[in-house]
Formats: sequence, C-alpha cells, structure tokens
Amino acid sequence: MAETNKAAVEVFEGEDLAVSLAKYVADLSNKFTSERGAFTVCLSGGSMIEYLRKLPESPYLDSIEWSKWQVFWLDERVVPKTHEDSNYKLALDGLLCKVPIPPGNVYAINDTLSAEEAADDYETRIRELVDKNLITLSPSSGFPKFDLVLLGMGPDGHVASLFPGHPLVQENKRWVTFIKDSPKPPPERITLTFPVINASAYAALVVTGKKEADAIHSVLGKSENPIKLPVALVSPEGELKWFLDKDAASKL
Ligand SMILES: O=C(O)[C@H](O)[C@@H](O)[C@H](O)[C@H](O)COP(=O)(O)O
Repeated sequence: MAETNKAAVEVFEGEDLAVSLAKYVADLSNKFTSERGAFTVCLSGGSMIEYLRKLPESPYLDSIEWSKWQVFWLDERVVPKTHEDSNYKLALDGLLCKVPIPPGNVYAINDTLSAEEAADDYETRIRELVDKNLITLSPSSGFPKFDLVLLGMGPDGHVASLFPGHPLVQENKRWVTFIKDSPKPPPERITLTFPVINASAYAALVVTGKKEADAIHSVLGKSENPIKLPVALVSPEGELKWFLDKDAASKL
C-alpha cells in the first residue's frame, strides 16, 4: 500500500476491491457506532453501490449495527425517486433494501422540488441534524463533518457533481448546492460542496476502469504540471483512502 500525504492508495484485482471496501466500511461503522452511537455515511451514484455489494452479505449483514446508520447522498439527480437515473433508487435497489436501516435514517433528496429548492431543503435538513448533534461540525472549518464519504470519480476527474471548470468547484459557503448544466446527464443535480467533503472524518475514493487512468495519473502520478482536476481537491481533515483497480492505476 502506497502513502501520499495523508492518503493511502491501494490497487486491487478482481473481487478484492469489493471485499476490502466492505471491510473498510464495516470497521468504520463499528468504530463510530461504539464511539458515538451513530454512523453518518454519504453515498455516491455511479458504480459505488455495485462496489458495496459485499455489505449485505455474511458476516456484515449480521455484524453491522445497521440501525445506527444515517445515510445521505453526496449528489443526486433531480428526477423522481423511482426514475432509473435516481441515485436513491440505485442505492435502494442495490443496498438499502437488503439491510435493516430504519427508513427514517435515510435522507433522500426531496424529489418534488426544483434543483434550487431541493438543494436548500437538503441543507436545511442537514442543519437540523447538526442542531440535534447527530452530525457534528468541523471545529476548524465550521462545515458539517460526516463520518464517511464514499466518492466515485468520472473520467474527467469529477467527484460528486463537481465538474472540471465549473464555478461550483469553488463554492465555499454553501453546504449543498445545485447544477443545471451538468456535462454528465442528467443535467440537473444537487451536490454537497468541497468544504463539506473535506470536513469528513474519513473519505474513500473508489475508481476503476481504463477511462479513468489519465485522471488518476494527473492526481496521483508524478507530473511536473499537475492539472487541478476536481478530484485533486479531495483533501479531508481525516483520512483519505483510494481504492483503485489495475486499469485505473495503469498509468501510475
Ligand atoms: O450521480 C452521479 O453521477 C455520481 O454520483 C457521480 O458523481 C459518480 O460518483 C461519478 O460519476 C463516478 O461514476 P462511476 O463510479 O460510475 O465511474
């Protein structure tokens, strides 16, 4: 395992990535549920849910204290929850319907609102949970501190719905914001901002595939003039761990 700054980078073959990711998430769930009786997790769309496929299996199905999980989304598409493009639906079908997380602990985006309204609404709901001490604030930045954020990365180096060259990448006041011109369809999305991602206690970046190799090289490889892709701005207060497959790591 290689170390970069505070980040650990591991490259996996075949099933090993999903096996290791499940153990990583389960270990953090045990840590936070025993330390503070809750585990706040932010999910992504894309292939993340597929990579979490070992969690609803033995031994984790029985060993994880699912009732203590509080589930959020890093980003969501502005579509009905039943739509094929919905990140909520993806997580529901692939993970949430298979594990006993109380429905009240699952914070889906309100799909009856416009993008602007849904972003405001999601931020307000996170603020309410901060008031109830379910989510803490980072003492250094004042942004909400999730226990674990699970990030994917697109071939262009985007994370959540923070795309290269888009002004949202610089957002430094809002906790949750919206985009109406996402280069990855569908165009309307809401997303947590970088200060929230970077306040997290733990962050995992799960990246697989040959199309991602150039972006991975630009952020983790040795380059004289590294291009600042959004993924390069992931720098949590806590620990960052990269889970790569051989294709994504092929240019390192
Ligand atoms: O809603 C989305 O589009 C996702 O949340 C998105 O941010 C995703 O995490 C990346 O695009 C990586 O996608 P893959 O894991 O499929 O490469």
